Amino acid sequence: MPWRLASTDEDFEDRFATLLGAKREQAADVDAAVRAIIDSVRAEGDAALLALTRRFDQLELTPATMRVTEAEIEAAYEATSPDTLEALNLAHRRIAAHHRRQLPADDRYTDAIGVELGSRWTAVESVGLYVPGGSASYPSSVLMNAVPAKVAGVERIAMVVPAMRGALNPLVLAAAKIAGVSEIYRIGGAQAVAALAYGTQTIAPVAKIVGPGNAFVAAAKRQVFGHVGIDMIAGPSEVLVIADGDNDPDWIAADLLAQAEHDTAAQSILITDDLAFADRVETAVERQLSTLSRAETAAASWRDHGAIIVVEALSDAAPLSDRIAPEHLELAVADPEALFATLRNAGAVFLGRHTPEVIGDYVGGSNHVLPTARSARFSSGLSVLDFVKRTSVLKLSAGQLRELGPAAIELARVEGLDAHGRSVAIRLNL
Ligand SMILES: NC(=O)c1ccc[n+]([C@@H]2O[C@H](COP(=O)([O-])OP(=O)(O)OC[C@H]3O[C@@H](n4cnc5c(N)ncnc54)[C@H](O)[C@@H]3O)[C@@H](O)[C@H]2O)c1
Ligand SMILES: N[C@H](CO)Cc1c[nH]c[nH+]1
Ligand SMILES: [Zn+2]
Repeated sequence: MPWRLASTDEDFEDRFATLLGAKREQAADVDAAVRAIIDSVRAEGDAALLALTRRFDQLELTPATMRVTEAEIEAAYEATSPDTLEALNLAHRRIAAHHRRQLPADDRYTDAIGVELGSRWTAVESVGLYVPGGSASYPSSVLMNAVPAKVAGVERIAMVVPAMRGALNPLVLAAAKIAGVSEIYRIGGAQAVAALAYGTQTIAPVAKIVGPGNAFVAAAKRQVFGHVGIDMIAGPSEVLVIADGDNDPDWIAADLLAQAEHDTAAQSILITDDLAFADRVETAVERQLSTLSRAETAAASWRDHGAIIVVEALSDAAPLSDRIAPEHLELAVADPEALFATLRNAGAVFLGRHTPEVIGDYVGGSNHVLPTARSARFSSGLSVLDFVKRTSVLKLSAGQLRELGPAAIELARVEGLDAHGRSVAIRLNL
């Protein structure tokens, strides 16, 4: 049974706060386990990476077999059916078109006293793409990670993807070929993140690691942050659907299950102003569950983390949604734009009854690597901006230095930084 809450309940605030604070990962202490994994990869490089891959992925590798060969990539691409290739290519085109619009422009201008100022954008030199592969495989995530990196002009793109018991979905490799990624390692989890961050004898370190993954991957990214850059925390999937009673309960149930089937730690929430509709959706979820190939995963997610919240009016849903800050937010209501205007925190919003979140997973064009675990309060989905950085530029003439210098000297004096003051004064013969 999912959580059932009604905003009119006396204990609503307490139960809503408990729902928000509930930990969704299973392992008792993911952070401690991940710390040990990262430490061992840092200390022992390839040897640790291979041992951890044997332990967690049941895969025996050597330094020579860790990297996927060109021939394997080629063979995977050749074996892909024309229909699948067409779908991947359509997704690729739409994702590329959308992400090209995100390229920021350099800026250079001269201010009122003639000082030249500006910003110049350059691509991050090397990035690591994490493509999940534990319990499902994600060719679509290859495109979502790689396309913005390519659009930004990243020179070296290294991709990691776990191959559980040696199985690597050929479509992941086909998608990599379409996206132009050829440095691929069949490793995953926290050990892959550590290898990308610190390097091993076989894998050169990268400057930034991006991509979604399970709780271990998310914790590893948090822990290596600072040594390398990361995009954001894109952990177990989430959806919040705000729906009025005029929806088909089966449609909404399907949307809730589309996230639940990702992971037992995924979370699907419905907020509605119609109690009878809420009951119909709950029944529809139970009915559809048994038809899914990943029924066990979806059922566990729905039972442990799913929630149905009944509010008095749809406008009451907005502040609750902002507190949840969901990865995905569907607005299946008569006037989605009006409701959207009142909302602040969500990784991605899907407007109207005909925009299921799943379109955004695959072919909408926007990115499906999105902030989870309430981090949409302060971060955004993956974009071209994650693969570039900005350098500010200043250029002064002697006259402008004379004009601005004395104030800089004064500020250096009050900060007690003599060398700072001298660096300016010496040029002004002071
Ligand atoms: N937020 C997003 O943008 C987004 C996009 C796609 C997928 N996802 C999420 O990505 C996740 C994919 O998870 P997954 O598990 O299928 O693949 P994964 O690749 O993230 O994780 C698999 C790895 O986890 C490690 N692992 C598993 N159990 C472990 C343990 N007990 N101790 C240490 N390491 C362990 C293994 O090393 C394995 O290689 C799901 O939660 C899904 O919801 C999120
Ligand atoms: N819904 C996932 C993001 O949370 C992305 C995905 C990939 N494939 C299917 N779905
Ligand atoms: Zn999905």
